Parts: sequence; C-alpha cells; structure tokens
Amino acid sequence: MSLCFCSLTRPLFPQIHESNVQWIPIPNRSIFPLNLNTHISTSTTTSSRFVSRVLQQGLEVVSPNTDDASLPSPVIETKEEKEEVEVHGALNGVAGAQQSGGKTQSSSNRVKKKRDDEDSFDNRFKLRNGKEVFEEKAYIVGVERKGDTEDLFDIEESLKELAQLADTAGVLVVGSTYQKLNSPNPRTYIGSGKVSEIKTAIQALGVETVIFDDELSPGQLRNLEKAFGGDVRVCDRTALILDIFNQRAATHEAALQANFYYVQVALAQMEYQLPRLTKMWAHLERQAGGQVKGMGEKQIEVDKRILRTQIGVLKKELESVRKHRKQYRNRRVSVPVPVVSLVGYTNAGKSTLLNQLTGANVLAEDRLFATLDPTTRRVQMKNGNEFLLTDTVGFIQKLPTTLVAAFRATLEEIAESSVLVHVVDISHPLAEQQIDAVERVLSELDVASIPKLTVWNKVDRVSDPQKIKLEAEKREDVVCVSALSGDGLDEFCSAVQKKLKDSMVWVEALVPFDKGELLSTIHQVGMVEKTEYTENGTLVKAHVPLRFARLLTPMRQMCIS
Ligand SMILES: Nc1nc2c(ncn2[C@@H]2O[C@H](COP(=O)(O)OP(=O)(O)OP(=O)(O)O)[C@@H](O)[C@H]2O)c(=O)[nH]1
Ligand SMILES: [Mg+2]
Repeated sequence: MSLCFCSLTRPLFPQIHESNVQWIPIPNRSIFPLNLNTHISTSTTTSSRFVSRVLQQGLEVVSPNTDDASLPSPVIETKEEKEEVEVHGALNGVAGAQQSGGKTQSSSNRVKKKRDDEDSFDNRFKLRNGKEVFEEKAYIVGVERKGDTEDLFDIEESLKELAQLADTAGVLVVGSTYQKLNSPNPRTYIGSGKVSEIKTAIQALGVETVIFDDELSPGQLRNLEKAFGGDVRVCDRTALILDIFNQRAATHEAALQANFYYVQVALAQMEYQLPRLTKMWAHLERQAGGQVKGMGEKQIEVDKRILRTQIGVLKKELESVRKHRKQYRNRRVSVPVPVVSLVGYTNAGKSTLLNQLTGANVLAEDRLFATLDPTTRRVQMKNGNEFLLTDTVGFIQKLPTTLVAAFRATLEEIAESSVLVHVVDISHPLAEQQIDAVERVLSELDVASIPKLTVWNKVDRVSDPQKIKLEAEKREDVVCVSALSGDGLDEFCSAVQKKLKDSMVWVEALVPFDKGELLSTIHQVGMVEKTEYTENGTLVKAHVPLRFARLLTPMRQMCIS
C-alpha cells in the first residue's frame, strides 16, 4: 500500500522540481505522500531494509489478499481518561513478546529472534497479480466523545469500518484501541497516558503506521509523530480514504474519467497537505535553534510556490476534463433517455445491481470503495421502455469535506438524474445508521426535488426474508431485491418506471407523418397511453421527460388548435 510507502520512498521535497512543474500522473503510485515524515532510517532496521529493497526494485505496495474477507477483529478496549500503560489490541500473539521485557535473552535466542523477524518481514512481501507487494503494519485508534449525539456509528463499529478501509488500502491491522473523552486533547487528540500505551504497542507489535479514526489537525499529527518517535507515521481517516482513491484511481482504465478523478484526488491531497508543510518547516527551525531560520523560511516559500504552481496546473487540467464531461453529458441529454442513479453506502451492492440489470462488467467486490467513478448503462425493460442506469461512488460516515472534490463526478451525475435509487444493504447490522449517513450526504446536495426510490438489497442474506419483504410492502417507495440472485428485479424495474412517470410531464401532441423517428423516440423514452391516427398526423397522449416535452412544444400547439 502507498499510505506510508511514499514517505519512505519518495520524500516530499526532493520530489518536486521547480523546473518541471507539469504534473504527470504516475500509474500505481501515490503522487503525494500522505505523511510528511521525512526521516528515513539509516540503520539496518526492517524499515530501512524495506526502503532499500523498494528503491532497488521499484516495488509497489498494494492491497493484501482478500480471499478471506474476514478481517482480524481487533481487540478493542474501552478506557476512561485515566490511562495505564499496557499493550492493547495485540493480534497474532505478537504482544506476548513484550512480557519477557526485562529479562536478558540468551545469544542463541537473540539470533533465533532475529532470524524469525527477518522471515516474518520477508513474509510480508506478497505476490499479487504478478507484482511483489508489501503489507505495512498498522494500529488503529479512535475516540468516543461522551454525550456526543452527532456520531451515527458507535466507536467499535466505526473502528471496525476503519479496519476495513485499512484493508482496502493494503495495510495489515495488528491492533486497535480507543478512549472515551469529554473532548479531544488539542495537542495530541488522545490523552498522554493513551499516547504512552500506544507507544508500547508500537514497539511490541512492530507497528509502522498509526491511523486515527477522526480528522487530526496538523499540530496533532506532528505532536503524535514526535511522541511515538522513530519511523512511525501517523495519519487519519481522511488520508486513508484519499490513499485508497489514489491507489485505485491510478489503476483505472477509462482514461478520461480516471484522469478527471485522479486530478481531483491529487488536488485534494495537495490542498490538504499545504498547512502541514508550513508547520513542519517551523518545527525543523525550532529544532535547529533558529540557526536555519533564513533557510527554512526561504525553503517554505519555494515549496509553497511549487505546490501552488502544481495546483494551478491541476486546476487547469481539471477544468478541461470537466468541460469534456459536460460535453459528453450534453450529448447524452440530446438523446432524452431518462437517467436513474444508484446511490448508497459503500458495499451496499450498487455495482452488482447495475451488472445484473445491464450485463455491465463493473467491478463488484466485498470491500469498501470498489467503485470510484460513475458508469452508465442502458436498461431495456420488457415493455420496450428504456432508461439509463448510473452506478456511483459509495458514501461513508464521517465523510470529510476534503473528499467532496473527489466525489464531484458522482455528485454531478446525481444532480442530473430523473430518479435516485438508494441501495441499502438490508442484511447489514448497521443498515439504519448507513441509511442515515447517506441521507445526511444527500441532504447537503441540492437533490430534494428528485424522486427517490429505496431498494433493500441482499434480502437473500437476512434470516427471515419474508418478514423483510412484508416490512418493505408496508412502506412507500421501498422494493426488496437480491442483486446477486436477481430476485425482485422485475418489481424493481416496475417501481423505477412508476417513479420515472412521476418525473415526467403529460403531453398530447400531433406528430406529422414525416416525423416517424420522433414517434418511436416517444415510445422509447416516454410512457404512451394512447395513439390515434388522424388526417394530419398521429395524435399521441403520453408521459415524457421534461426535456423531451420541450422538443414537442410546436406539435403540442398543433394539437390544441
Ligand atoms: N448475498 C448477496 N451479496 C450481494 C448482493 N449484492 C451485492 N452483494 C455482494 O456485496 C459486495 C459488494 O457489492 P458491490 O456491488 O461491489 O457494492 P457497491 O455498492 O457497488 O460497493 P462500492 O462500489 O464499494 O460502493 C460484493 O461482494 C457483492 O457480491 C446480494 O443481493 N446478495
Ligand atoms: Mg460499486
């Protein structure tokens, strides 16, 4: 994975050359380190071995094997503000090594341990899709705010989801912990006792990255890295999601959309990192007792200028890609087939539904953020009607504003839809919270006027499907399906058609005989109630999409007269 990979192999400053500010996407690499820790160890630690190996071989670090979808469930312990120093969340029995702490090991034991360490380090290089990849060890940390009613998920569920995100990013989660606080510590987010406790766990488990479940301020990031010491990197949920987007987008094949998406991710990352840059230099200056003051200031200015120039280049590129997308959508608008967008929590089954209905081959897998940009396909219904179905990026709780830019393509698609279909994984224990998280995002968008249908997906996975189906029937605008087995898809299409009708306008138009193609389009995109042949043409009474109704205006007047 590239979360910390970049901070090890591609330190920030040597990376950017003023003379070459043209930004070029680098496939399969984070273009920007998520962490500004530039201390590369020169000792013969596992990290430096990893660095030199990566530098020599140009290895890429991607996701671990997901054949076994079940993550190691981290041991999570609740702690109040009074903390004691001990290891938490030790997985794979690694923490046991800590117990022998004070005792002197025999030299043969030391040799054996060294050999074991080397073996386990080598074991972390995995072969995936013909590439050798490295799994980084991470420790995840959360804070439960007492009396906070804002959070939809409880802390344990939120950390479980963070572990899934880490897995998607290719990180091996070796442990986790959380703390109950009235309010986060402004310096280190967590209390000082908790910091020491995590430091102990880092040493015992060989942790390389500590991931926090909430967004950290630049100061908190810096203070935590300093407190944990060594080569340990600290990042937050936002950086983790950006990293997933970055890794995945870089391998995406649809060049235009991927580029659009990739540029946005890069931009979001740069803007996210800019304040950290300033802070880091200030910190270095202080460390050097002010001796490098002039140099530091100059360097900050140079670095900032380079970054801003890169951002400028990216914005221009983004603008041109956006124009492209707009042109593409305008072309689509000229063919007035209504657009239905699938929205919902990540992993709800949106892509599976699109694939079932359209025979598309969109990647659908049991992991978060499998889909990164919208895909549109035509659905042909049994009665001859058609609509376009768009698959979109899934939403997630605690979606930070920094990521909205990366969702832009999805948001544009949603805003221009005739109907929204909210896909829910009804078999998920947190289905209700996931629904609320999606509703929260939708309420922030200007989409209240778009008719909405809710789909309870994965009914095949619930213990009593009949009960769920009866429950759905009692509610308005809820359909039960199994996108995987295809159960309920006819009902789904009928419900979509009914919703589409709500979004259409009623027209009565006299279509001249020489406009035969218009008549067939009315049949294709609208819902025809009646056709009647008259002397002057065909009288059609139908529901049609608003945009298309405008095209028919002259014929509607003919009809009235
Ligand atoms: N049992 C069962 N599994 C399903 C069903 N629909 C989807 N899945 C599985 O759920 C997982 C996620 O499906 P996706 O279609 O990738 O979900 P998504 O909403 O597109 O996810 P993102 O792209 O990450 O937002 C996959 O492993 C699917 O096979 C269903 O109806 N029943
Ligand atoms: Mg998907």
